[in-house]
Amino acid sequence: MTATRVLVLNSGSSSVKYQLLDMRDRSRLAVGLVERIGEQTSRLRHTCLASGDTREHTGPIADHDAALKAVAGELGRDGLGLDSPELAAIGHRVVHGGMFFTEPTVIDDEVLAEVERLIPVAPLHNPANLTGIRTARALRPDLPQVAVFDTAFHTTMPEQAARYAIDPKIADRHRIRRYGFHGTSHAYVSRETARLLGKDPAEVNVIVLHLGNGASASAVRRGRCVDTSMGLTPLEGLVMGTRSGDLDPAVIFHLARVGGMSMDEIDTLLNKRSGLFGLCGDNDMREIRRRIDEGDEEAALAFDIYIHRLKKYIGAYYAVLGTVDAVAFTAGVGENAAPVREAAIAGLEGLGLAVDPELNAVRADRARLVSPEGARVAVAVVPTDEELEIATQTYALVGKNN
Ligand SMILES: Nc1ncnc2c1ncn2[C@@H]1O[C@H](COP(=O)(O)OP(=O)(O)O)[C@@H](O)[C@H]1O
Ligand SMILES: CC(=O)OP(=O)(O)O
Ligand SMILES: [Mg+2]
Repeated sequence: MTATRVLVLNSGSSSVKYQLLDMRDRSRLAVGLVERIGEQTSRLRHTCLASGDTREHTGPIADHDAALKAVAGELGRDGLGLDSPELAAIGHRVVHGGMFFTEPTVIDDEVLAEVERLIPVAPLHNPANLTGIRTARALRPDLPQVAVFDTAFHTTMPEQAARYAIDPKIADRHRIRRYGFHGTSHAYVSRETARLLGKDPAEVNVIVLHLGNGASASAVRRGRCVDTSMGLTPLEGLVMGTRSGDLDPAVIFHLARVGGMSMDEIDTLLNKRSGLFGLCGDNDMREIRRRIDEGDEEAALAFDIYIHRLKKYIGAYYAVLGTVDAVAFTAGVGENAAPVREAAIAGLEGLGLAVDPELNAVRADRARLVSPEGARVAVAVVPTDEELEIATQTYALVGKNN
């Protein structure tokens, strides 16, 4: 029997998203999500596509190791367990790959050591990715495990975009540069946007706005990333669910010297207690919109700050690219929040950008245009599929090695 299935694990700081795919037709056999790992109210939601069954469990799941074992158990109940001979590989999202991993990579001890070494620059993400890999390896030591890095797509950025304006000797010694993240999504969405326009990715320039809990923008010229908003870590750039994004670095000195905060306290403040959550106490855009509809001024200001930053990046990447064929909105907020798309594009008619209110209000799971017919620059909603992209890259690599 040929092994044609790939299990994809996308381990986040407090969640694991997973999919089991059959790569013959890229169909999904099972999908699921474990949320709120480490809390008393963890939740596992598992769907088997063949039977259409969805099972949900709530109750404490202590860590990513326990989460993955629970996922393996659910897959087993559907006859899709990790012991299946049809499983060809496990593909893992790894957030920080530093400078060296420019391509999907079969995981060995050396790769693991490098991912571990990068923990200080991805403290919310790489530890979870590592646990996922170690647990999966323990469950199926014979199977190829492949790492697909968030940073890989951004390694094409030119030096003027990737370097900070600091002494290069100091930067190089500490490997400080702009790496960028969400690359798997930016790669997939920029390609899908070209497809939506009926063009080859090598013919179009696209600004991709990946707006989830973490959020980043990228400028993609003819299929290659030339700039992105996240930097050394996933803290730079856009206003996010709980992260501040850009600020004057002197804010940190000020908080330390005048505010008396420790570096760890400042780190937690900027990564976990800032962004939309820090501004108004909510990080879910649905809740923020509900509050705005009820006249809540704090939520309205948080929304305005979020949009102002987003608009600045659209303008900046327009300038970086020179000509733009499309602006693509993706991820949880980008795909679902019509008011965010409308507000971010409002007033940009001079750049050839506009949103048609009726098209923008349509709810659908497919890639679609929301700009008026005949617009100079397309505005699109393009659902991301990091799991499918990871599976495709994993299977291509394992197939090549066989
Ligand atoms: N219908 C919706 N309207 C507005 N925002 C939504 C909607 N559905 C999801 N979101 C937003 O999407 C976010 C999660 O996006 P997602 O891409 O899944 O993030 P992550 O992968 O970082 O967990 C939620 O925090 C929520 O704000
Ligand atoms: C890199 C990053 O921010 O990822 P996420 O959006 O999954 O938190
Ligand atoms: Mg995400």
